Formats: sequence, structure tokens, C-alpha cells
Amino acid sequence: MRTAYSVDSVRAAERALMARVPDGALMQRAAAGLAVACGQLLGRVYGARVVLLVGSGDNGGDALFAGARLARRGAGVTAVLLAPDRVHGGGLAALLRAGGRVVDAPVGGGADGSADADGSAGVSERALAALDGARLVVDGIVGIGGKGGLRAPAARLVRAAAASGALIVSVDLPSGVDADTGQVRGDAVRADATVTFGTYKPGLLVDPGREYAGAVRLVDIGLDGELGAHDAALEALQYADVERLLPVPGAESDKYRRGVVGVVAGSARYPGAAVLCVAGALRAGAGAVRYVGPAADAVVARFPEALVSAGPPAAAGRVQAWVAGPGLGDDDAFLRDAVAADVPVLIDADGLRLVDVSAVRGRDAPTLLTPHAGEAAALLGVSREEVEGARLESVRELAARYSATVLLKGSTTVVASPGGGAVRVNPTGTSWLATAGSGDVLSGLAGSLLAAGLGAGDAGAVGAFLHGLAGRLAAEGAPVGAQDVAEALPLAWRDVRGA
Ligand SMILES: NC(=O)C1=CN([C@@H]2O[C@H](COP(=O)(O)OP(=O)(O)OC[C@H]3O[C@@H](n4cnc5c(N)ncnc54)[C@H](OP(=O)(O)O)[C@@H]3O)[C@@H](O)[C@H]2O)[C@@H](O)CC1
Ligand SMILES: [K+]
Repeated sequence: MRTAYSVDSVRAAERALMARVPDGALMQRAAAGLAVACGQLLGRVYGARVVLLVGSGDNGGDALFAGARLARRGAGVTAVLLAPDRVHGGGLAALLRAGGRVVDAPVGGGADGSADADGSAGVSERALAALDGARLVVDGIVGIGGKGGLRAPAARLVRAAAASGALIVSVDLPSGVDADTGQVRGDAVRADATVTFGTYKPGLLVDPGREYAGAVRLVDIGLDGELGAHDAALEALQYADVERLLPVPGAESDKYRRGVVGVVAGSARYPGAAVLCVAGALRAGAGAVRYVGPAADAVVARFPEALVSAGPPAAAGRVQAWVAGPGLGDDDAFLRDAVAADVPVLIDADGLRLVDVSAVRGRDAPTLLTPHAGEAAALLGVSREEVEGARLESVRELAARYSATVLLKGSTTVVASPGGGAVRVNPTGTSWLATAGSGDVLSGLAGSLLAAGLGAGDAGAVGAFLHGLAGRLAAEGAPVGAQDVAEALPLAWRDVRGA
């Protein structure tokens, strides 16, 4: 399991550890790991031109100490100081001892400027000139102490760094990205790589922050033992976690023991949604799929193994979980039946628009809601952009409002439980999955996992993992349709099981 901790937890763990190690030891560990990563990216350190963008906090200190190490290996290192009067003293001294150069960013060496008429944002020509011809820029402007988007002088330098064509490595996290949420307000660094210390920060694993971070490398600075006393803010299942959770049939299994999933989906207008939902459900662990609704002919024509009926759900026979909503149109009668059943229910697509909040809150058995950003926005009464910019906050808020597990689909799929706790973030997503009907496959898949006995959080996280993996395997760099994704699900299972 990959975990990420909040800034408050990191700070507390850091305090506890600092009480037991010599002064400055953590920064030295961080800087050593950072310098190694920079060296690997550069290939040849000797003679390379490196520019450090140095802010006023310890993030800048890390950059300066790492710069000193690179300078000792023969790199030409220039530190651009954003706040020369508040720079990390020890780091600056180390860089100068190693032969590094220093340039003040503010014109005249004063404090931070603000945007001005000539667009220089108070940044000196010498600071901008330092970036010309750099091979590597180290972003030590701000780390977990950052507030809001970058201030104007920092933003000006970051734009110049991007235009220079140099590789950009962010220290701890890209400056301008909120460490706890991944939100980006205004300007932020777009890094090729980020070297983070002690633990992942949530903002490195969730979009939009994740996209700004590039390839993320974690450097161990000894925080693990101390972090154990805190709850993780985020968890990302890895292959081995998913493998443990997959419902693999045993010798005594029959279709009922494996679980039967019921599907309430499709309409005369949207029969395809029913077919795709069943396609996902058939390849996910349940022993049988019952389809209930007006698209029964289309479903059975494509999947003779599906048990179909015209409805209602209450008369369909035994099921261990329902999936309700894809392609339903405006008819909510079968949806109500499914929501009233005393088994786990997954609600998706039209079902999310039609369902009553109090009916969901009143359920005893687990409920899993699977909105995309647009649907989540409608449920929360905000814009789609607000949901996309604040995925963690949005998914937690929906889980609390509906007393349900919520899987928010999108560039980073996240799953929150009604009782709070760590949000699950899916590491396998791919933009090839942004295709019509792909969500219907996911709802069938995750519902089938519910029927097979997984809890709602696990069904959502494992479903998203397999779905992402299937999308990647099906796509291999070319566009795919939702059916291709469903058909690649067995490949994803085999990949996870190492079979
Ligand atoms: N935790 C650990 O275990 C370890 C942590 N380590 C390192 O320490 C880092 C945290 O250091 P930190 O606490 O000094 O804060 P940091 O991120 O440098 O920022 C604070 C400064 O930034 C400024 N500033 C704020 N917002 C800004 C903006 N939008 N745009 C521009 N500037 C802005 C703010 O200025 P002010 O608001 O005061 O004017 C303040 O001076 C951490 O990320 C890691 O790299 C490692 O050394 C090893 C162990
Ligand atoms: K940074």
C-alpha cells in the first residue's frame, strides 16, 4: 500500500524525530537524496549548469545543500534567491564553500516585489539571465509551508525556467501545489520530477497536483516510525494489495457462493448501457449476473449467460448486490426497488440524478455511489471545475452527505468512506478511459465485486484499479471503446495475479 500523510502529520512526525537526531540531520538526509536524484537525471554532473530557485524556508535550504553537493561534483551551480534577507543561512554558506554562485532575484536586492507594468514582477535581469542555458533547475521555492499559488516574482522565474528548456526538479512538491489537496491556485511549477521526503503528500497523488509533479521519487529520511502514530490521509492500492482482495473461487464455490449481481440499467433509448454494465459485471468475480429491465433482449443477444427478466427487481430472484442507474433515462421505479433492497447497492449515472438522498442515508446495507465530476458537481450544487480542482474535498463531502462510500471518477479516481479515514486513490488511471460507456463497465465491475463479498471501499478501489489496468492493456497507446475495456478485464486479472 502506498500512503500519503497530511502536512500536520508530517510536521508532528518531524518534531518527534528531530528530538532524537542531531540538529540539521533531516535536512542533510533530504539534500543527499535530492542531490543523488538530480545527478541521475543529469547523467553527467561534471560541467552541468544547475540553477537553484531558492525561497525563504527550509525547502530552499534543501535546494542549497543539494546544490552544494552537486557543485562539489563539478556542476556549475547558481542559486537565485527570492528573499535574500531570509535565506537559509547554513545552506547558503555550504553552497558558497562548494564554489556555487549567488544571484538576488529582487531588483536592488530588496524583499518580494509584486506584478508591475513591465512584466518583470520585480525580478532582476541577472536572475533571469542565470536560467539561460541551464540544464537543470531545482525548484526550492516553497514546500509544505506554501500557501496559495506562487507569488508574482516566483511565478516570473518559473515561467522563465519553463521557457529555458531545462529539466525541472521540484523539492518535496511542486511550488504552488497545495500539499494536502493537490489544488493549484494560480501559477505553479510543472516539474519533470519531484523528490519528496519521508512520505508522499496527498497533493502528489491527486490531480491537478499529480500532473504538475512529474515522476515522483520518495527519499527515506527516517520518518516512517513516527508516522505510524498518525492516520494516513490517502492510500493507493498496489498490485499485491489488489491480488489479496480479488475474489478467487475455491473448490467448494458455486454460482451462489461466488455471489449474484443484479443489474438495473438501460432503457428503450439506451440499451447499450445495459449491455456494457453486464459486460463489466460478468468479468469481475460474481458467479452470475441477473439483468432486470427493458434491454433484456439486447443483453441476452450479446451475453447468453446473463439471467434476464423484464422486472421488477423484487421478483428477479436472489441477488447479493445491485447495480442501478446506467442508461435508465427518467424511469426511477426499478431504481427505488434496488435501493430499498437489504443488500449492497451501487448507484451510477442516471441513478445518481434520480435517487433520493434520504433513501440512501436510510439504508442499512452498504451503498457505493460512482459519479464523474459532472455528476458530483450536480449533487453538490457546484461547478464541474470546482470538483475537478478539489477532488478530495468533493469526494469526502459527498460521502458525508449521503452516508455512503463514494467513488469519484476522473483523471485521478478517488474513493471515500462515509466514516472518514484515508481516501483511496487509484494509481492505474489512464486518459484512454475517457470514452463513452466506460463508466457503465466500471459500475458493473465494481457491483460484481460487491456481490462477491468485498466491502464498498474495497469494491470501489479494486474496481477502479482493474478498470484502469484493463484500459491501459486494451489501449496500448491507441483509442479504445468501452467494450474493448470490458474485454481486457481478464487480462487485468491475470496481470494482477501474475498468471
Ligand atoms: N518535514 C520534514 O520532515 C522535513 C522538511 N524539509 C523541508 O522543509 C520544507 C518545509 O519548510 P518550511 O516549513 O520552512 O516551509 P517552506 O515550504 O519552505 O515554505 C515556507 C516559506 O515559503 C514562503 N511562501 C509561502 N507561500 C508562498 C507562495 N505561495 N509563494 C512564494 N513563497 C511562499 C513563506 O514566506 P512567508 O509567507 O513567510 O513570507 C515561507 O518563508 C519541506 O517542504 C521540505 O522541503 C526537509 O528539510 C527535511 C525534513
Ligand atoms: K518546491
